[in-house]
Amino acid sequence: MEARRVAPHPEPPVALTVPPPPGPAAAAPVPALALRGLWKSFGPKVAVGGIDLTVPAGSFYGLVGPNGAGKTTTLSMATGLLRPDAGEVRVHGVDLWADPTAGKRIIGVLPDGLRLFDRLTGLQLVTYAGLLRGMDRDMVASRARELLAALDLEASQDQLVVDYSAGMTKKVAFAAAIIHAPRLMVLDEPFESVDPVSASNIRAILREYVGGGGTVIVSSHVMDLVQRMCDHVAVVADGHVLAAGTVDEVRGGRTLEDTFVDLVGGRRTGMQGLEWLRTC
Ligand SMILES: Nc1ncnc2c1ncn2[C@@H]1O[C@H](COP(=O)(O)OP(=O)(O)OP(=O)(O)O)[C@@H](O)[C@H]1O
Repeated sequence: MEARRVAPHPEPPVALTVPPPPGPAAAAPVPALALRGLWKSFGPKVAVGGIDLTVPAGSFYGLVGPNGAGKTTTLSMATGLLRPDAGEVRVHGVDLWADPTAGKRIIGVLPDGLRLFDRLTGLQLVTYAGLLRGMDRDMVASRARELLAALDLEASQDQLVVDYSAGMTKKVAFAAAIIHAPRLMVLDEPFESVDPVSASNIRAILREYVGGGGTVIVSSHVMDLVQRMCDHVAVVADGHVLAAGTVDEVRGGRTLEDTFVDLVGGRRTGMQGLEWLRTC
């Protein structure tokens, strides 16, 4: 298990030292995603302080951490949405920030804080996403239809996305992210606002996608869901990886939630300091 506590660095390293690749005899499989020394500051705030993470190809990888841990910042840098101050992102071996076009071609991303072309209808948005990926028009039409049906959006496919509920918006964004059958799906809080039946349908799609050779990285605050759904997990806090490995390795025989609380801390007892809330 790759489990460790990392002392925060005051500033990013000047030059990233990447270990030399192993020789042909020791050639390891190329991971779906490899983050090395990833760093991002916003003014004086170090949001991500030198994250290293290896996501094996074919894994269902959970990323968990408390509010403000740096999950969204990490995933944004890992998917080409936010330029790192330092560090390297490799997607199936492609250096994402050296060749963003090649890297992004392999990725499907459901970002946090969705900014969609919401004056399009659901069908238009998913179609647009497919055409933008250079797909054949007939294939886009059939996949868009199938995805919207699978996500229970068929009846509202001609409605403007701006008029969708939060959960419907999440689902249509998911469809737009997956239509080109990427090798790596990166989903930031995909189940937030999504009803239980649709969430279960999305999980079933993702399980089959992983079964068919795809890789999923998903951030979530729902430990029970991550424990059941993912085979790997990384716990991040304060811009650092505290523990990473298979879910069984990280939780070590306990629930993931108990392990998470032990690693991250911060649990308070009841109304401690808020006794004024007692009404009788
Ligand atoms: N654009 C920004 N400008 C300034 N600070 C930022 C910006 N984006 C993120 N941060 C800060 O970086 C830190 C990490 O934020 P991030 O959104 O990555 O956390 P998170 O783990 O995704 O949190 P949550 O679980 O609450 O969504 C936070 O302290 C946040 O305030």
